[in-house]
Amino acid sequence: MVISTEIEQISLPLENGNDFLKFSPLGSNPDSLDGLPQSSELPDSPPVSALYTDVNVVPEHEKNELEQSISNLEGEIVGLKLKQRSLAEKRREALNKILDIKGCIRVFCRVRPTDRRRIRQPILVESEKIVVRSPGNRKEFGLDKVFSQEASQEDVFVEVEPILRSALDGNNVCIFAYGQTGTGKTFTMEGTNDSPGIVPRALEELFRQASLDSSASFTFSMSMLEVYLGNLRDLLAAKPSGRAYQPVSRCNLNIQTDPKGLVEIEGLTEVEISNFTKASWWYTKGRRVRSTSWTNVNEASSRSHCLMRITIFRNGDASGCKAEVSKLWMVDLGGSERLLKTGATGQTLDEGRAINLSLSALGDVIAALRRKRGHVPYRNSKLTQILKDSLGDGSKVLMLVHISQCEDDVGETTCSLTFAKRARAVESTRELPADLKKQKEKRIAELEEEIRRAEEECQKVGNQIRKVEFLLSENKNLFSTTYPLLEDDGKIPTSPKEDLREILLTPPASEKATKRNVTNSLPRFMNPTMASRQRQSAAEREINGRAKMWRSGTTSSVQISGSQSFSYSDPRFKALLRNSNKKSRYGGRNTPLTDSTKCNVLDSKPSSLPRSKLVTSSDPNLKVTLGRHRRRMSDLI
Ligand SMILES: Nc1ncnc2c1ncn2[C@@H]1O[C@H](COP(=O)(O)OP(=O)(O)OP(=O)(O)O)[C@@H](O)[C@H]1O
Repeated sequence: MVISTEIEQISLPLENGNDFLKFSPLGSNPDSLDGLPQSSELPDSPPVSALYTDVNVVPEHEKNELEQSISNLEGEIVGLKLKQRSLAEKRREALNKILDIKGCIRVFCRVRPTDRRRIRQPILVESEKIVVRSPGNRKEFGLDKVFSQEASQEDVFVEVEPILRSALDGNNVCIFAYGQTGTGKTFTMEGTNDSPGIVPRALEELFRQASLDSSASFTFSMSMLEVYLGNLRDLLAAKPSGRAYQPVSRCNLNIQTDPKGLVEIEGLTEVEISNFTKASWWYTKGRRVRSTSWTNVNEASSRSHCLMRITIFRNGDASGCKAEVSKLWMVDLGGSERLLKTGATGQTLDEGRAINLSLSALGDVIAALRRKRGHVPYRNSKLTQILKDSLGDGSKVLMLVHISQCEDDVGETTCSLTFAKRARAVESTRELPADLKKQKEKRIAELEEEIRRAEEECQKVGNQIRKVEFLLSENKNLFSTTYPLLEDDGKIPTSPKEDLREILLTPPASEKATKRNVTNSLPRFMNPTMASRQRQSAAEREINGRAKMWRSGTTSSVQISGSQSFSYSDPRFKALLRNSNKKSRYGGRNTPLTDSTKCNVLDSKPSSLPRSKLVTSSDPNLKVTLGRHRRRMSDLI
């Protein structure tokens, strides 16, 4: 004797609470309850497979093979991910070594183009050197890189790129533009629509590199502020009410340093940026609020230091990859200026003075770092307080000094380059003999090659992972469509009689009451006979045994497990859902009842196949129809 029991309909109520979405198995007759066993007819201990007549019984060894193949593929993925992580680590170490060899503070110089015809050439530009000539004077300044007036935004950005990678690798990075007013700091950092500068390019590059790095996942957030007249102004603060962005001036933010030395600005707006478009949107908003005004030297002179912070969260994962947070600062400093030359008066004069003061504080900090003194005067200005954890040990700094090539500006140019020289000298071993320099260059080339190879290998491993993941999902699908699901707890009932006995012994508490209510409301002649009652109770008990039902809060659930005829893997069950989708309307909208919206798959072991089907509804009136006996969930619990 074999037992075959099916849930023949699952119904979900529509919005009006009266109608139901019915899921009937294709080709089944809901009225037929023939073949259900009486409990007395149960065999002593038949094999489990004998419980179900309507499934193909697949040989055990094939199942084992498939299981083995799934577990092999899972193992392969773990191995490949470990390999990928070690390659990423190798690349990261090589990049760090390069940056260490090149120096943690790098100084580039960009010369602003000029249309003015020059009688004399006060400035001579070489690839790593600038010579400033004035009557009776000649000064040479060594730099890491010099961009002549012909250099494009792209040329500059190519040199900045490696330091961005270092920020993604978990280092604090600070890129700042320094120089005399009107020499092109804002042009280099912001750029124009046709010729975007470092900030927009860096934002794009960060998202691009993060998407390529399959060894880690990243999230980014952005803040923007300006140091204006010695105070901090939040550039992204918006009015709390309303949906449209309305900037508000939020000043006097406090700077806090935690015991680990990490700097935080209290109350500073931090927006999550999930993609480049969102990041650009916020950046444009922040830029618009920045303080600028007209001076003799620059029509739209920045009257503050504008600081943009990207916080990079490198998310940890279960395979042991640690979570890390790093900061990338991109700073457009206010221009150093000779107040007489700019013709500044009143407010503009005060702004110029404030800018000069904080720039000189920045110079002092850099000088102290150079001398490796115990005390570094970070507290002398808001600018240096904010950048404290991104200027000192372990962080990477890139200073872009901007100079003019006009004869009139030779004084300022010399000042700017002297500032750059001080910064550059923080790394004491700069001016090296030629052979040492060659050795360094050779080592850098080797490390660059190492990075290239690691990246290439990483890419290959990433592709391999994707292939194996695809194979794994195919195998899992095959498994779930070929084999029946087990009980949620993974236990195979050893004896169906035992299984059913438990159900017989513990009928749902409210079941009797419900039955009483139902029968009392029916005319006498419609009351079920003894025989039909027996059939009905066997069916209901069977369904209660195969499908667990419960209610938690306002959610009713039916979990169908262990019943092959309605297991998740059963193609008929899927067909049944598909079938119902065509005609279903749920919640008054044309929302089909799909696997993902209404049916969750309980997966007790993440690596194994789904074990049972769970149908939930926030409506306590979720009904399960068994044959012609529609049961209200709340009655069955
Ligand atoms: N490399 C360049 N190529 C083309 N135009 C440039 C370049 N550098 C600067 N400019 C132009 O020079 C003008 C002044 O530049 P910018 O405002 O960037 O100077 P700044 O150093 O930021 O000045 P401030 O310190 O007063 O804010 C702008 O019109 C800018 O477009």
